[in-house]
Amino acid sequence: MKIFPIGFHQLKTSPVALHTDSALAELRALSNLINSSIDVIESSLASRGEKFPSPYEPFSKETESPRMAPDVRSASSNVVAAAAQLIASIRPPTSTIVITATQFHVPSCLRAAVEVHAAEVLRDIGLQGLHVKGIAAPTGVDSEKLGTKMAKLYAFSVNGTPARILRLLATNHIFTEVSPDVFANNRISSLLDTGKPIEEIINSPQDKYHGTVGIGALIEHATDDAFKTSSYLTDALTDPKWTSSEEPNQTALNLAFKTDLTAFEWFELPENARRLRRFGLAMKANQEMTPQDEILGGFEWKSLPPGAVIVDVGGGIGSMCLTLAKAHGHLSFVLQDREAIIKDAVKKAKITPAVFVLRAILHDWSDKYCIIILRHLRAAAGPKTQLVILDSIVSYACPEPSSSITGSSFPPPPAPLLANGGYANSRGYLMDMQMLIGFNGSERTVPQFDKIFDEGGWKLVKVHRRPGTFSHIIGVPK
Ligand SMILES: C[S@@+](CC[C@H](N)C(=O)[O-])C[C@H]1O[C@@H](n2cnc3c(N)ncnc32)[C@H](O)[C@@H]1O
Repeated sequence: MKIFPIGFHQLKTSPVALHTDSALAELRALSNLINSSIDVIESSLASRGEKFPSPYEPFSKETESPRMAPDVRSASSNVVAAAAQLIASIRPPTSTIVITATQFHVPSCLRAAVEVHAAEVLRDIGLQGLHVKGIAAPTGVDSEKLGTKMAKLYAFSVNGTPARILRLLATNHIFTEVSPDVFANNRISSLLDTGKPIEEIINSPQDKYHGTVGIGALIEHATDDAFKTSSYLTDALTDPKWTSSEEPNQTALNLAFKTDLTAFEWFELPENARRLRRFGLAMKANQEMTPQDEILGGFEWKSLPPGAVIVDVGGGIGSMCLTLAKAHGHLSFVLQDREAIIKDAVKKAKITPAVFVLRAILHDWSDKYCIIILRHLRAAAGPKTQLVILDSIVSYACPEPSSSITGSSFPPPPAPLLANGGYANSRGYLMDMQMLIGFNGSERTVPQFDKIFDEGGWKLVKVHRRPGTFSHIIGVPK
């Protein structure tokens, strides 16, 4: 067996061993891992008398709960990582590279489906589906008026383009094409459904996501603002003036939208009012889609005394505070957002916080600005104030150097999966790109957090890692 060590000149850990003459054995190992993980899922569900959620039924929290059991979640992650690795190994590389390069059409079609409200139109249709003409012209409304309204709304309806858009999505398992040109919602597409009547959406499209969990808002934000921005990633990277910039207004977003403003300033322009609202709701959706134990676990909130003040820095529309308040009624909360100098905001309120919590904040900023933020918080902190950061912790895709920080290491996934859990944990890396393109921000490794904490006047004492989602990074004053 030939084993090629790679990158040994850079690594302090053991290099990845690349087994070049046992490709079939690796395929078999991946396939076995899928089978054994499904066995785990089956017996876990059987022990509780539960059913695995059907991919063809609309999403609901109740029917989704069997998938949320910790052993089912972990086995599911192994299946996802193994299946993606299996595809990468078994598919001709020419197909993989070309499909990857043109895969951007999928988010593009997703945005089109959301903006023509396809999931809402299909809501009550059921598994028999609706012809694409019907998707473009919902039943139950005067057809002439509908035709007029819908001709505007469904800009693609004339030549049947929605079918092509929906077909690409169906091929990616979002919607189902049940017979030629006839589509139905499936579990994934049903997530796009706001639950609102189609007429209400058409009459006030600006309110489409108001009062919803915000998943559609998140998808629109990602497939509109972020998608357009992402196409300028390389342009910003290769600009000699900007390539090493840590400034929040020298990013792909600045090139994409031809602005000198930072993303947050740009969102606040009057012409971006809908985008700003959508962004707030998108953050709410992040909260809704994250299992509660991932938000509430990782820090001993219940150990804080009654009345202890939690300052939610950059708390947005308050989703994190609300979740904490519901679970820990003994705590008090201060929501802070868009106060450039947090130190002054806290001083004005004469508060010594028990905890500063920052969820999805530090990742918006380069190290330079994180250190400024952390120093301001340190100046406003009392000697016992704790710092709780919720952000992704990213790992190398190979074995990591060991670290002395409590909680920083996690058990390796089963062989032959990548050391970081592979595709199952890809969300953190996608978020990292989102932060880079919009803010010159970053998701960070544990040593990177350690460095900015240290320079910001805090000591990183503990992390609670959750690969692929929010981890807790906890500090105390230095
Ligand atoms: C990614 S969002 C996260 C919102 C919230 N923490 C959550 O998890 O839902 C970032 C937030 O930082 C806020 N922000 C940006 N600049 C700020 C500043 N200078 N001071 C306070 N908040 C700021 C934005 O308005 C936005 O609400």
